[in-house]
Amino acid sequence: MTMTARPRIALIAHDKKKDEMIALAREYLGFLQECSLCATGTTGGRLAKELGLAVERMHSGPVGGDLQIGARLVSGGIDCVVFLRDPMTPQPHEPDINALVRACDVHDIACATNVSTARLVLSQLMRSGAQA
Ligand SMILES: O=C(CO)COP(=O)(O)O
Repeated sequence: MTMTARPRIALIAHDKKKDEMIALAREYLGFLQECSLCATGTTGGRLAKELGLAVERMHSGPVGGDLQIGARLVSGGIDCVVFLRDPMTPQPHEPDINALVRACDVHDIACATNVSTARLVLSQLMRSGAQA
């Protein structure tokens, strides 16, 4: 994982995963306050409203938010993605979701798609920052 002084993290959650995203962000609040955050529209709105996080909001996922984050990632502007996908509910923008996850693999960007992995990735980023 490439580390930057201020990690640039994208946060995305499908509707049934948004409560988990809020709980995860609350767990890492102190760290996330020091990061540069972007998010899809509704996810970002909740993170800002419920936790007071400064987060750049892209469009909502179904209207292109995943693609905006993917484009930024391809340009080198994102260090890590936390994408809590809902594996049980079909999404109208499945191709966009797959494109974002594929872009992470193409560009070797850490992409946590469940809470357990997200904890490992965020903890590692925190430790790296503390050592820098
Ligand atoms: O659909 C999403 C990701 O694919 C998430 O979008 P919202 O955060 O706008 O709900």
